[in-house]
Amino acid sequence: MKTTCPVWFLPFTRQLTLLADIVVQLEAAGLGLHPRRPHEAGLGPGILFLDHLAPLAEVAEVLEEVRRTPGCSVLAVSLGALPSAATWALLRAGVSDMVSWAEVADPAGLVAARLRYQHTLETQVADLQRRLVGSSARWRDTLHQVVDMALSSCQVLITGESGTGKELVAKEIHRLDARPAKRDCVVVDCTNLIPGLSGSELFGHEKGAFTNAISTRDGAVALAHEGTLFLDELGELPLALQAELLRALQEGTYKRVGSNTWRHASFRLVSATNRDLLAEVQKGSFRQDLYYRVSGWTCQLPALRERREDIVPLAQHFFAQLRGPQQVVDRQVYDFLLVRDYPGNVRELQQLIARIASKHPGDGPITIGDIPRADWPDFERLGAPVPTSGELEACITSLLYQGLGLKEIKDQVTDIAKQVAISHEHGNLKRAALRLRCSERILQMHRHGDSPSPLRLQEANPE
Ligand SMILES: Nc1ncnc2c1ncn2[C@@H]1O[C@H](COP(=O)(O)OP(=O)(O)OP(=O)(O)O)[C@@H](O)[C@H]1O
Repeated sequence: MKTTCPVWFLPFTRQLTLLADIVVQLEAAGLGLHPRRPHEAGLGPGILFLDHLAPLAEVAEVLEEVRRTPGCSVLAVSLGALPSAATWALLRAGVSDMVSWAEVADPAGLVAARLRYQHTLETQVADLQRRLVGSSARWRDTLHQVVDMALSSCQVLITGESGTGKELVAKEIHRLDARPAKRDCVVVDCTNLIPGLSGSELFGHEKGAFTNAISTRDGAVALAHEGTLFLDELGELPLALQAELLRALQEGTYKRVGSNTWRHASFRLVSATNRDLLAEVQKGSFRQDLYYRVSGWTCQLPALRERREDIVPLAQHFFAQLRGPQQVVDRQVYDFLLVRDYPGNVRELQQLIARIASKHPGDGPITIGDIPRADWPDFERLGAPVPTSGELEACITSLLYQGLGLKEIKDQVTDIAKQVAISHEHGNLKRAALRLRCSERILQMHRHGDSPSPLRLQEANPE
C-alpha cells in the first residue's frame, strides 16, 4: 500500500463546499492535506486552489515565496476554467503544473500522481545538491531539469560554457537513470579521437584491420550496451563518423572497423558541447539529422556569473573537500571571491580554492593572506568608483544645507547603497545582501517599496 504523501494547501477560492469535497477526494487518493501557515518555509509539494476570482496579488506573493524556498513546489488546481493566458502566467510565476478539476478524468488520481512525482523530484534534487553544489533559484531549476531528464528515457544534450559542470551532470544523469538492468557509463572525449582511428574508438575493430590492430577490440558503443554513452565535446565529432553514429542511434546497429558484420547495441546517449551546434549545422560541419537525434532534451548549464550567489557555497564545498569540513575560512576570503570574475566558471573557482588552500600554512583559519599574490584583485579597477573623503564631505554638506538631519542623511545613504548593490547584482537580492552583509529581508522591504508584483494575472483574467 502506498504511504500518505504530505501536502500543504492554500485556498484562493470562495467555493468552499466544492473545495471541501475536493479535499476529501484527494485524501482518498492518498494525499495528507494540511493548510499552510503564512510564511511557513521548506514544506515540500503543495497545492493552490483557485478560480478566476482569486486575489492575484496574494497568489503572486505565495509563488514568490515558494520560488525562494528550497524543496518547495506548487501545483495549481483550478475549480473552474481559467483562460490559457492565465495558466501561462501561473506557470511563469512558478507553479509546476495546472490541473483544471472539472476538465480531466479522475482529477484526484491525476493530482495525487503529479504531487507524488514532485515529492520524488524534490528528494532527488536535495540529494543531487550535495554533489552538484549550488542553491540559487537558477541552479535549482537546472537540477530539476537534470532529474526530469534522467528519469525520462530521452537522449540528452548538455550545453554550457567550459567548466560549468557538463561532465558532472552527465554522470549524475546516468546515476539517476532508473533502467532496471542499467550497465556502465562509457565516456568518450571527441576532441581525443585520433583521425583515421576514431572509428575504432567508437565502434571497435577486427584483428588486422589496420597496422597495430593486433587483436579484435570492442569500441565505446559496444561497451555502453545497456548503459550510457557519454560523448563529451560532441561538436568535435568528425563528419565521417556522424553518419555512423546516427545509424547506431536509429537502428541500434554498427560495424567494427574491418568487419562486414552488423552488430547490435542499445544505449542511452548523453552528449555535451560548449559549441553552438545549431550554428555548426548552418555551417555544414554538423549533420542536421544527427543534431535532432541527439538533442531530444537540451539542458543549458548556467555560467557562474549567472548564479553568483553559488560562489560561496561552492567555495565552502571545495575548501571542505581539500581541508576537511572543520576548516574555518575568514569572511574576507569570501568577500574577495565574490568580487572576482570567473570566465572559466566552476573549474576556475575550484582551481583558485586549491591555490589558496595549498598556500595556507595549516593552522587556524584560512585568511586573506593565503590568497596568492598572482590572484590579487585589480586594485585600479576596484578603486576607481570610491569617492574621496573630500567628495563625501561636499555631498553631506549639501544635504545639511537642504535641512536634512542625521537620520535622513543616514537613510539616504542606506537607500543609495541598496540601490547600487541590487543594480550591480542585476536585481538578485541574495547576492546584493551578501555584498552589503545585511539580510535579504531588508532588501526585500526596499524592493517592495518601489516595484510591482511579477504576476499579472489580472490582465489575463476574464471579467
Ligand atoms: N555544481 C558543481 N558542484 C561541485 N563541483 C562542480 C560543480 N560544477 C562543476 N564542478 C567541478 O568543476 C570542474 C569542471 O566541471 P566539468 O568538467 O564537469 O565541466 P565541463 O562543463 O564538462 O567543462 P569542459 O567543457 O571544459 O569539459 C570539475 O572538477 C567538477 O567536479
